[in-house]
Amino acid sequence: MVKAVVLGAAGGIGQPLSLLLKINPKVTELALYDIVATPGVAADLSHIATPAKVKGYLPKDEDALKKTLSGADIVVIPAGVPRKPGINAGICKGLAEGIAEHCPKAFVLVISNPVNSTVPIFAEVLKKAGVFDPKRLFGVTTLDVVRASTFVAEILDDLSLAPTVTVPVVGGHSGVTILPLLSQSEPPLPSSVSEKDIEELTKRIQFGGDEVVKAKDGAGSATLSMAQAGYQFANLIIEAIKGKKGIITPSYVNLAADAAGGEAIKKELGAEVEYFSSRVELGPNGVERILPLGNINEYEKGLVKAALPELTTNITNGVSFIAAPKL
Ligand SMILES: NC(=O)c1ccc[n+]([C@@H]2O[C@H](COP(=O)([O-])OP(=O)(O)OC[C@H]3O[C@@H](n4cnc5c(N)ncnc54)[C@H](O)[C@@H]3O)[C@@H](O)[C@H]2O)c1
Ligand SMILES: O=C(O)C[C@H](O)C(=O)O
Repeated sequence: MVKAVVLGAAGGIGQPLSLLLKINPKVTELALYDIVATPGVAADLSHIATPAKVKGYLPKDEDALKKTLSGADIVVIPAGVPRKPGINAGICKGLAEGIAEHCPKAFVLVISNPVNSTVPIFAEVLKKAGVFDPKRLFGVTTLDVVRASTFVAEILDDLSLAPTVTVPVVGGHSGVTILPLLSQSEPPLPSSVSEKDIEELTKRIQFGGDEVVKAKDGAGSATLSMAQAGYQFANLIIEAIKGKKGIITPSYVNLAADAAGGEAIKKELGAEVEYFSSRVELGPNGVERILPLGNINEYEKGLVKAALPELTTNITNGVSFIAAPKL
């Protein structure tokens, strides 16, 4: 039995993400919450012949958040507005308060941007309520990982490799804080790929979001690829809850989730950051291990150095939004 919740379920990401969760036979209950349209989305999805019982809630329903969140195993949050950090901070605060009250043990997967700041916002609200478990809070950075796999496969001139190419993408989820460790690509990039090509590829992964925003020409940011990426990560969490071992994937977490692993990363970074996206091993209680960056080359060391000031500011903004609400 798995109860999955989508907060922001009527949006550009929320609808296809809810569809993918409805199709997953392990999901037995799917609760959809948004400020608009969830009854229609839920009615529509409920006709799909899969086990999940689907319900949609709106704030005008009595106890909507309570009904949505009670008993949730996993809560995925694509609520908010693309590229509006201040608005999203307030939205995330309210939703985090609901989670703290109604499902403090759930796995919380934050998609709402800016992830570097919204994850600390969730953590601070959960801390205030005395229910924060760093092993259960995740910033979803999977779209960066998915993009890296696809773009490397394009460079290898064989898109059929895209599902199996792995590139650890670490750091955060915005611009220069996104750190694709292309030296660790599997399969490795061929020696014909020049340093300039690697720099261009790195920039393309870091600013992949801009590519989509520009192509959509005013109609928002990545939604379909994000729904797939968000689902991919949610499904790994569901598999971990169900007891599958050895699942390793990058996610933006509070480094206290694994004290030893977190300290090791800080040592590699030479910085006291509280949050960082690194490869994490998942288990039935969430983060089991935070893995080190491992061997990185001089170019990647430079990327890490360039990322840290922005990442640190983003984290401070999130933390201080709860202390003094402005972002
Ligand atoms: N983590 C990532 O990699 C990634 C990728 C793409 C987009 N995003 C972010 O995801 C968020 C959603 O993007 P989108 O394209 O789906 O936007 P969207 O505007 O299409 O959908 C957002 C939905 O959130 C709903 N919403 C607003 N306030 C709410 C509240 N208080 N409670 C519940 N729902 C609420 C809206 O009604 C809307 O349906 C944005 O912040 C965007 O920047 C993150
Ligand atoms: O770039 C955005 O605004 C959306 C998202 O973070 C993305 O990476 O596509």
